Amino acid sequence: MEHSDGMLEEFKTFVVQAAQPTVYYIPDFISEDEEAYLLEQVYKSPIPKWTQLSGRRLQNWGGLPHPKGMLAEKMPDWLQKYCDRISSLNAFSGKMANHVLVNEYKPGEGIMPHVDGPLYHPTITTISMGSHTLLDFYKPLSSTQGPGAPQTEESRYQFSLLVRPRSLLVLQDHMYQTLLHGIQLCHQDTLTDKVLNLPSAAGAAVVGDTLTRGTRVSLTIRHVPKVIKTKLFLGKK
Ligand SMILES: O=C(O)CCC(=O)C(=O)O
Ligand SMILES: [Fe+2]
Repeated sequence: MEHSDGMLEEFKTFVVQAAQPTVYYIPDFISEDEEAYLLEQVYKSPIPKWTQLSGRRLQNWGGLPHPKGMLAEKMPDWLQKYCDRISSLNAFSGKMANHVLVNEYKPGEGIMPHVDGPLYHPTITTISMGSHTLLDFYKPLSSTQGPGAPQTEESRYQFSLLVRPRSLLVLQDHMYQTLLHGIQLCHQDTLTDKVLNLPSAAGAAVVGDTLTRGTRVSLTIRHVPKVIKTKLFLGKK
């Protein structure tokens, strides 16, 4: 497997060693003031900017990724600042983040296990706001061993990461390419020994504790390699 260039040396201390390569979990990456300001900007966006999906709603910024290339749209300043900050950590092997997905999850909402796929440089960076969540990781279907082996979500489940508000999570390599990630549609999360970034994320919480979810807003900041500047080159679909 091809390994990414890697984050700046000083971030090596944030690697979650118990997980598969590579996870960085950085608590308090943004301040409470930054969190409040970002949430204000998210909720100031015009209603049509939101797309309602089952289990969450989202805003797409920077353009719509497409196999033929993303028609780039100007990133607003309040998001550009974080694209720049995260790119400067060398999260995208020297490339610049140019795409942000804002996801909003009310308590009880979530996202089905999935991989982010080939339209992105294989690094996911996520700033969380408002509430914690538990991000769960699963083996892909095809790698389940043996004939007649169970293919249930439960049997494919590997481990979880506790993601606190104001943290930055970076997923690369095997964590991006192979494992699926998802968020259960539930109101509460019970910490188990499968939550691999304790105690760095847990604060005073310990295994066995139950955390109640509030509304979480996440910024998923990525680099889309294939960009086109004008519609002229799009051709027929
Ligand atoms: O909200 C998150 O942290 C995950 C979002 C996600 O997986 C996605 O938008 O592809
Ligand atoms: Fe994803």
